[in-house]
Amino acid sequence: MRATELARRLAERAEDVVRVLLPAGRREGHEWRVGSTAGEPGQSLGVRLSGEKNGTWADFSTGESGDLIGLVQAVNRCGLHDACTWANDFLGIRDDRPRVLGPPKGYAVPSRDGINGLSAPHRDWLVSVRGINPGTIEVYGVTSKGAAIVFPYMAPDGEWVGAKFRKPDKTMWQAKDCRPWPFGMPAVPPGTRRVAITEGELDAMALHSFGIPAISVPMGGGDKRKQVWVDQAFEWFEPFDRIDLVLDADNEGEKAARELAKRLGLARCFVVVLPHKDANACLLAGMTAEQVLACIDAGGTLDPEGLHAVGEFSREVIAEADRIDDGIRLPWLKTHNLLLLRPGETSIWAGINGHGKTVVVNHIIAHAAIVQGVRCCVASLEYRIALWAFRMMGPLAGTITPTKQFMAHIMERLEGLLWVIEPGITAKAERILELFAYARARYGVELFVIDNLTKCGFADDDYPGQKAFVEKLSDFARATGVHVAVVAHMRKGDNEDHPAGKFAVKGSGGITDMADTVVEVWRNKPRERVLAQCESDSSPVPPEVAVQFTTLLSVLKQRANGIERQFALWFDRTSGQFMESRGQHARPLVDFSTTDREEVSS
Ligand SMILES: Nc1ncnc2c1ncn2[C@@H]1O[C@H](COP(=O)(O)OP(=O)(O)OP(=O)(O)O)[C@@H](O)[C@H]1O
Repeated sequence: MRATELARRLAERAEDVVRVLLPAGRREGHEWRVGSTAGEPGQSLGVRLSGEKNGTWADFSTGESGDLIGLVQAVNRCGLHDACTWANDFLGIRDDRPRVLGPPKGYAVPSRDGINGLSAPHRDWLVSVRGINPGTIEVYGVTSKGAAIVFPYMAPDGEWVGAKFRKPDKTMWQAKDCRPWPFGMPAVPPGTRRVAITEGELDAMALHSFGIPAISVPMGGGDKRKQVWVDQAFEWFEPFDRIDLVLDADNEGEKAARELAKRLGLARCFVVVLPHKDANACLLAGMTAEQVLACIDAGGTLDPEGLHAVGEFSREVIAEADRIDDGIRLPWLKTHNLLLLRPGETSIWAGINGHGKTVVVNHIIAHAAIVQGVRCCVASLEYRIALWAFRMMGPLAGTITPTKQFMAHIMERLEGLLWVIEPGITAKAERILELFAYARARYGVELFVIDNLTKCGFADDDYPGQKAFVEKLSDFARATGVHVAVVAHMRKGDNEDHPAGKFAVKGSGGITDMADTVVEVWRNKPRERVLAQCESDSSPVPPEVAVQFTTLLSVLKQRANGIERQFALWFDRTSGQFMESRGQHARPLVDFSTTDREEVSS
């Protein structure tokens, strides 16, 4: 766990921490008072035990201050890593990650034979040609072996783990069979919680010359195997809050940044872009430490796909102000602008068995395709394709008995407007999604209809399966900007004499939550009963019943505009169309002139 996170956890138990760490102190109000980090009784050092600044401390005589991990470091006189280990033990946090304890077997320790300090020409090359600060050279322990400069790869305590050799002409080699390890650990001060990683030893030393703690990867840029060394040194990286990836601005540098961030934790890695090729080039170009630090502070995060800062959508958000609520219209004028089949959305068309869901939806499809030119794709799973298409003739022709010529003409008109799918017997739901995706990509279909949900290969009571499918359909609609309309069944309840409501949609909890719009199709059965009775006893139909609608569309949910209205319709058996007012006559949606008749019959 990172140091700052651990400090936060310690702060939750600040009083317990100071009682263990500084037992000679005592509580005074909201603070723990003690003489100094040496732990003697006194007043100079105060640790906040409650409130917003809980866990922070300051020693007024030395000016030191910080959080509880810093206090552990100061009191125990230890580095960050040991302070974090202390905190983990104190908090009882177990770390299950397998550790590499001590130098793992099988790695060689680099030989120091023939290494006798840094030669004058090498020092001169590093300082004069590469601009490295002489103090930095000491910290990194750079030395010479014959004609080669030696960059020792050390553990924090200065122990050699590996070594790289370089002649000023850029010939390079590494000590054989050593443990993969980064360069420059001793250059990182024990208290720091931030470190930079560069792509070469001289770049790490260049950053250090600017006063920025830096280490270098051992095997250059690139991904995968080039960065496996992180596993060896992971423990050392653990407490750092922030890791600045100051890599080369090329393909290999980018690959390395992604790989390192993945291995070290995306959330704490920042990718730095420098104005010159690398850190050493910045040093040689005369940049100031402030300028370089500003570049490093401006490093970008490697956010995982799918996470966005809302500001990225600024233009789209403002454009929403001009967006007109639009979508595919239903055949009835009174519904226009109140109930739409919007792109990117899913609607559920629910009703009790036999209440006219299919005929309503067929009329909607016919109108969308022919009147609005919307490309539609239908999974009509209750009928053979030919029978379903034959039933579509009614609303399209305005009569359920069109001539064969008229039918042939309609079929021609539907070319490029209507597709049907036959999903087969097994894995129907998956197949439907595949075929929909293809129809969208290949033919630009805008309206997809499933009639009905229970025929998509689910068991009657497999509501979780149905819900998951509706969720996939919603994702598909949203991702592709199409509208998906799904016909679903409703529970009947005591009788069919009134609309059943949203909660009667089978599996409603999940399915209606997923959908943007839910419409109930209800057939006026009480009216039909009165008409049948009047017919059988030859009595006049009561006028108030005669004028009643035959079908009611109840909008039970509409996420986009919140409008939940009811629309009365009159079913016309002779066409399969629904009229929007009583006494209105069906009309063909497809025109069929005498000329058309001749063309079709010839
Ligand atoms: N308002 C109405 N008046 C008279 N007949 C109607 C009315 N609405 C639908 N019908 C007829 O009822 C029958 C059943 O309609 P439809 O198949 O569309 O119902 P459904 O709700 O889809 O049924 P299911 O749930 O069984 O699939 C059809 O013959 C249709 O013409």
